[in-house]
This record gives sequence, structure tokens and C-alpha cells, in this order.
Amino acid sequence: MVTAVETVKELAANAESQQELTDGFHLVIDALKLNGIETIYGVPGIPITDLGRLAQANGMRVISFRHEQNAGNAAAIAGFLTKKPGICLTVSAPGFLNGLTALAHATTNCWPMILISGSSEREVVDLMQGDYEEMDQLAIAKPLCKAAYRVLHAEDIGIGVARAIRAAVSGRPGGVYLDLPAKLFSQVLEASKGTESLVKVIDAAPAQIPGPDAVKRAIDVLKGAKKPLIILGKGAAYAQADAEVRTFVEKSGIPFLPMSMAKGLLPDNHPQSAGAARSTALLESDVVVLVGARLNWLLSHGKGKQWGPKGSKKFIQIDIEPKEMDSNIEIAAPLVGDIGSVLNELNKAIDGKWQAPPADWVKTINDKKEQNIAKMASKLGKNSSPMDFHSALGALKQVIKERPDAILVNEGANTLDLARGIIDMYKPRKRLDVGTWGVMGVGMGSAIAAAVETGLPVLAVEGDSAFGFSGMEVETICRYQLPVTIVIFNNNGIYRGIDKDPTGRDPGTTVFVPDARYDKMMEAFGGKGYYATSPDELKRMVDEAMNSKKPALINAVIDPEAGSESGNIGNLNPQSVVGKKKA
Ligand SMILES: CC(C)(COP(=O)(O)OP(=O)(O)OC[C@H]1O[C@@H](n2cnc3c(N)ncnc32)[C@H](O)[C@@H]1OP(=O)(O)O)[C@@H](O)C(=O)NCCC(=O)NCCSC(=O)C(=O)O
Repeated sequence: MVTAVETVKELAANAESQQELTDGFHLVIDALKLNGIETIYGVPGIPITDLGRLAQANGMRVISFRHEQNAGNAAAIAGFLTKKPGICLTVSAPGFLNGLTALAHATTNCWPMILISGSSEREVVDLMQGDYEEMDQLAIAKPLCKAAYRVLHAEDIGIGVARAIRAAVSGRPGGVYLDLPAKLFSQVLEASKGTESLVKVIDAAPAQIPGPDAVKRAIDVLKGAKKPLIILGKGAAYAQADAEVRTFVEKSGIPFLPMSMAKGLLPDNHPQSAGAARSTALLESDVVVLVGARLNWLLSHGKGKQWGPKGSKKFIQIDIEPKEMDSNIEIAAPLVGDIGSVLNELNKAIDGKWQAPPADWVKTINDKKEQNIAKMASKLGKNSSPMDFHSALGALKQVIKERPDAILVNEGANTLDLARGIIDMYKPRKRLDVGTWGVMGVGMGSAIAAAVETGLPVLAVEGDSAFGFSGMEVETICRYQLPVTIVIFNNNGIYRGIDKDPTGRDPGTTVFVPDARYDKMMEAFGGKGYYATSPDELKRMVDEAMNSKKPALINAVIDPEAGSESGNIGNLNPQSVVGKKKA
């Protein structure tokens, strides 16, 4: 007969022996935590459900979404905001595929992110025997990210996570895929062996200092400039070298132009900002210093009519990726290194012996800036009902002016293009938008990550179409009670709400249900819904919502006639030259 004392002894012995064991689930969590990663964005399911549960039980923040793409977008923006890889955790095949768009988006934008997906067993996948969610995920992920790894044995988890972290943040940051087959999670090993196998990544993104020759070359080019211009890209925002950026701009006295997500690195109302004189600055400058900005489509590849005649410009480019140089046009002075280190060297070189740019150049920029600002101001002040984009954005401009620490998330077509110019930003990394690819659907993921990572109030200004891509995440926002205020610019459709099917059979291709009540959607999950029909009402409601620090959605009714077809992607948005009339 077993006595009570013996039973207790047995339980104690079991407990002790259990403490000495670990498994794949625990090792993934231990490896992440050892490397200072405390948050996971994901969607639970087979085979990673217990990973999320255990991560939460072990003190990690686990934010469960309604769709993996939104979780991935959250992880991507978490990477941008923190310089640590944002983690997205998904189930196998379909969940993995849903996460891939965000992984590719992170890679394109050079933000560190790790997509961790469970996967089905190698033995069956490789023989294509029809396993549950069978797919060779590693092969599929490879071309879409910076690096991809698969871990097959629990004792290799530490190395796998370490490799993923270093690949994501070192050099030019990007997305990394980490494949964890289901069988791995339940592999058991002695706790001490497990702990020994973990790897702490030391100096994950080492400083890269440019050589003295490269610095001298750049300074020589800059000294010869009569109309210099600095362009700040989102790489400069990512670098968190805010003091170095400010010193370089202010010591050099050169006008600066922020790309969209670099707005606020220096305040938009800074006297040297050329943001409101963009075309003039690009066209007339003679030497351009690119700081973490690439000469891609957003800068018309550094050539063409926006930039003036061939040979009229010299470029100095600061980028951590040597291959970025000469991607579209000759770079006269490449500065390969991290932005903080490179600017530090430039700042030393110009210290105390720098001539401010010629006054007539500064005046040209300032005159154009004043003209554009005055033109804009005349459109912003109207208290019209229904609202147009300018009058509604005029109200939101004031909201951010009064709350410079709030984070602005922005996506859409007109809603994006006009908000970018109208809403001034005052602090670094407070504007999050669609990035290099112009992705619609990043809104709610970005808003959630911004609130989770910073604890700051978030204002998400969304086109009605853009919101639709991730709208179900309002439930996530309500579930986690995040301080997110969403404003939907509701003009009943994509660009505008007036398209018609010429045959009369169906709705026009770009229109939505008229006067849809997105505010009711928020109320369905316990958040506060508002319906705004004038700029004054909009301002009052946004103030109330943001002050409450609770989830809120304001349906801002915009004239369906307002808005135009996304003009800012130029020749990438071709219009049919045949057939339209007939239809
Ligand atoms: C390509 C761009 C970098 C550049 O566009 P531009 O139109 O040349 O410049 P901007 O929009 O920045 O500025 C337009 C003009 O406003 C001026 N400007 C800027 N700021 C101000 C302020 N504060 N006050 C007054 N005027 C201002 C600026 O100097 C320009 O005038 P001038 O100096 O007089 O020229 C940008 O448009 C961009 O980031 N676009 C991304 C679009 C995107 O990703 N869309 C998603 C697709 S949606 C989709 O899927 C779809 O539609 O389909």
C-alpha cells in the first residue's frame, strides 16, 4: 500500500526531475528573452498555440491578432521603432503565407523583423505525403527576406534564434524567416543542456565608421556646393542618431527635405526645413546629401525632369549598404557606414570652419516655402460640411500640434498624400505610414505596435479603403484596451465614391456601400464610435477620444466628390487610352 508520505515524496521527486528538463517551447522563449525580446505579435493555432500561452506565462507580452498579415505589419513597425527585431508568430502554411507579405514589406523597408512559423514535419513534407498544412516554407520564404533558417533539433534553437536576430539587425536591417517544425517544440532535453545551448547576441549591429578618405571626399564635394540640400530618409529615423542629424543640419546650415517617415526628425516648422518647397529643392540644388534615403521611385531615381538636366547635380550618399551606391545614378561621394557614425565624422570635419550656404539659395527655398504654405493655409481653415480632405486634415493638423508626442499612423491614397504635407510632425519616429511599397493595410498593425511599444497615444488617419484591409483588428485594439484613435476618411470609395458601372449591372469598381457606419464597427467591440460631419466636430471628437486614452473610431464624412486618383505615383498609375469612352 502506498502511504500519503510516499505519494508526497514521489510528487516532489517528479517535480524536481521536471524542473531539470526543458523542451523546444521553453527554449524558444528563453532564447528570445535572453536577447531582450519581450513582445510577440501573432495568431495562435497549430502548432504554436502553446508557445504563445507559455510565452505569456513567462512574462512576455503576446498580442494575438485576427489575421497574420496585421501581426506581421505590427512586428515590422516594432522593428522600425525599437531597432530590435519585431517578432511575428504564425501557424504553418496558410498562416505563414499570410505573414509573408509583412516580412517582404519589412525587408523592402530595411526594418528588422523575424517571422517565426510552425511547420509540418520534414520527413513527410519532403516526400510530399500530404501532411497537415504541408509546405516547404523555408524555400518559399527565402527570396522574400534577408535570411531564412530552419531548426530541426531543440538543442539548436539558441543558435537559430541568435542567427535570426543578428541577420535581422546587422548591416542593412531586414526580415528573417525562422522555420520551426512542430516536432521540435515537444523535444525534451535536460534543462542545463538547454541553457548551455542558448546564445546571447553580442553587439548585434556593430558601428560601421567610414574611412577618412571617404569623409574627405564628401566634404570636398560639399564645400564646392552653391545650392546644397540634405534629404533625410526613414533610414535616418531608424538609426536613432537624432542628435547627430540635428547637429549636421544646424551646423552646416543646409536646407533639409524629410521623406515621409523622416518627418519630425527635425520639426517640420524648423527654419531650415525645405519640406514645403520640395520641387524647387530637388530641381535647383547642386549637391544633395542623402542621409538614409534611397534614390528609388520616391525620389524619381535621382534623374529626370524633377531633378533637372543630366550632370547638374552631385550626390553624397550615406548608407550602411555599399550596394546601394550607384543604384540609379553616379554617387560622387559614397559614405558607407551607419548613420550615427558617418554623421559624427562629418560633424567633426565641419566643426568651427564651415561657411553657411549662399544666402540667395536659402532665400529661394524660403520664398517658395512661404508661397506653398500660404496656398495651403487658404484651403485648411474652412468649417465645411460635408468635409473635404483639406478641411478635415486642417483639424487633425491642430490635434498633432497640440500633442507632438502622439504617434500618427497614416495610410490611404488622398488621405495619405495630403496628410503627409498638411500634418506637421515635431518629433522623430512619430509618423508611421505605408513605406517603400505604399502598402495599403499596414494601418491597424502599425497602430497596435506603436501603442504597445511606446505606450503613447496613437492617431490612425485612414482612408476608408485602406482601413478595410486590416479593419477587423479594431477588436484587437479593444481587447487590449489600447490608446488608439482611428479616424476614417469616408468618401464612399477608393479615391472617390462616385464611380458607376457603365452597364448599370454592378456597383462601380472603386465604390463602397455609401455612408457605411464604421463607427458602429468599433462599438460592436466595446470601443467608442463617433460620427463627424464638420471639421469643428472632428476636432472636438478626436480631442475627446485621445484624452480618454481608450479605443475610439471616428467616422469622418468626406464629400464623395472630393479626392482624385492617386497622382503621386506618376507614370506608375497608367490610364487606359482605349475603350473607356465606349464603355
Ligand atoms: C512620391 C512622393 C515622395 C513625392 O510626391 P510629391 O507630390 O512630389 O511631393 P509631396 O506630396 O511631398 O508634396 C506635394 C507638394 O506639397 C508641398 N508641401 C509639402 N509640405 C507642405 C506644407 N506643409 N505646406 C505647403 N506645401 C507643402 C510640396 O512642396 C509639394 O509642392 P511643390 O514643391 O510645389 O511641388 C510622395 O508623393 C509619396 O511619398 N508618395 C507615396 C504615395 C504612396 O505610397 N501611395 C500609396 C498608394 S495608394 C494605392 O495603392 C493606390 O492609389 O493605388
